[in-house]
Amino acid sequence: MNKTRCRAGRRARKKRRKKHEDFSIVTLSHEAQFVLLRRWLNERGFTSQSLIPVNFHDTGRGLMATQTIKAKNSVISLPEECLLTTSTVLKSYMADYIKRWHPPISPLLALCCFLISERHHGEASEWNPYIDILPKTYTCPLYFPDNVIELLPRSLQKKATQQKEQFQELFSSSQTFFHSLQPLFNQPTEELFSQDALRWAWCSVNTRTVYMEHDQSKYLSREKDVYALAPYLDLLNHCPNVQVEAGFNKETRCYEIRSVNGCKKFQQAFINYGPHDNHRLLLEYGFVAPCNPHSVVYVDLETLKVGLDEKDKQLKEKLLYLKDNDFLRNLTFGMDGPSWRLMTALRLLSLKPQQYTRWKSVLLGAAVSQDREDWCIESALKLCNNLTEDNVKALERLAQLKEGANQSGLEQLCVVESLRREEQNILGHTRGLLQNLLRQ
Ligand SMILES: C[S@@+](CC[C@H](N)C(=O)[O-])C[C@H]1O[C@@H](n2cnc3c(N)ncnc32)[C@H](O)[C@@H]1O
Repeated sequence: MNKTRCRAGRRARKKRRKKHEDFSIVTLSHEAQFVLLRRWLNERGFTSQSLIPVNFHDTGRGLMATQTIKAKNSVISLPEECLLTTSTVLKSYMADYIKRWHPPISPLLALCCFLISERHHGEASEWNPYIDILPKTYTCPLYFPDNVIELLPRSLQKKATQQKEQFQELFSSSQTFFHSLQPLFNQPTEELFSQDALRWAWCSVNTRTVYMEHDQSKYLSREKDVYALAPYLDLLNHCPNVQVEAGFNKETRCYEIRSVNGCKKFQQAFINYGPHDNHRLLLEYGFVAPCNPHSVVYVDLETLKVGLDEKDKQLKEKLLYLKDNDFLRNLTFGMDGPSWRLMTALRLLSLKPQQYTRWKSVLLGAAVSQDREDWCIESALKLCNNLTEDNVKALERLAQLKEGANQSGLEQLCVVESLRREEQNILGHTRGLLQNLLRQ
């Protein structure tokens, strides 16, 4: 045997092995759940093998391209028969109960009830191969206990608490409808449609549905009906830097996703859930995207007050003026420093009593004197340092909690930890920029 060729072959094999190890991926297609899902999809006209399920070391379960997807080409095309929408629910055994109910339930609740019921039916359910691959639990704040909610940045804490309250309200107000479904089940509906079950179904719908408009059904409430659960397609993870075109094609009767930039063979095929910052990704989807270009650190009112001059007799009035002009919301730090809104709010807060007449022009973008501008940069630096300290404390507490946590607790803590680390990164950049400005 030719020795050079043999060595070259060994080198190539080693390189190939190394490449595989670097990816640290675990394919899942051979697992019983996925074999059954593929069979189920095949029966409904989806036969493509160009994406396979894989466990990726960084994003968890997702889909890998088995062949290069060229720019503008199809990533996936899922036939209508595979989609689970409110039309599916309104054609099911649950339809009569929904149609009879007044006031009509929302499209979201209809989908949740159907998912809970189908999960309860287990192998007897037509949708079992799909329901079987759905996560058993989620890392969305709806699942977080209070001590984990408290470790979120303040502005996100507020949104997460509101979301929990809205969910609680949905659960309470749905009790009588759940009870009306009793004839369909042997088990009491109180046990079946528990708070845990609704939370699982709600998160399944919220984290996995694709946007698809439907004709409004007269049997459902007026809330927009834009959800479609899309088995297999919903294994695609999000990447903020990827662009796709997605939608239901009325001619092919398929839900189609096209890649704008393409995807290389053996790489994870990503889609884009929208231009969301990390707060939104965590709130709605239970994860954080590293180096997310849309991410910012929010300055809430409590933090803003830290950077202000308490001796300023006009402080209350200034804050009220900012509030009335919608300038106390969306004040942020990004990778490129403080936002225009934050600096504008600070400029107004920097004004001296005799500069009262300039309030309006400053909010419209007028410049202030160099000494006021320096005051603003120093205040921004104070805010940045305060937020950094808050992050350090949260990260220390997270490390303590992680020690005694169980698996699902650990997953929640890790998501919050990655959010806090991403924020530290942004604040570090901002601090550098502000310090440079002060040195000039
Ligand atoms: C539509 S599903 C995608 C498939 C999902 N990973 C699975 O195993 O079923 C959306 C969920 O995937 C996860 N996810 C999506 N993109 C991610 C990413 N870039 N990094 C980590 N998790 C991600 C989040 O848990 C999100 O709620």
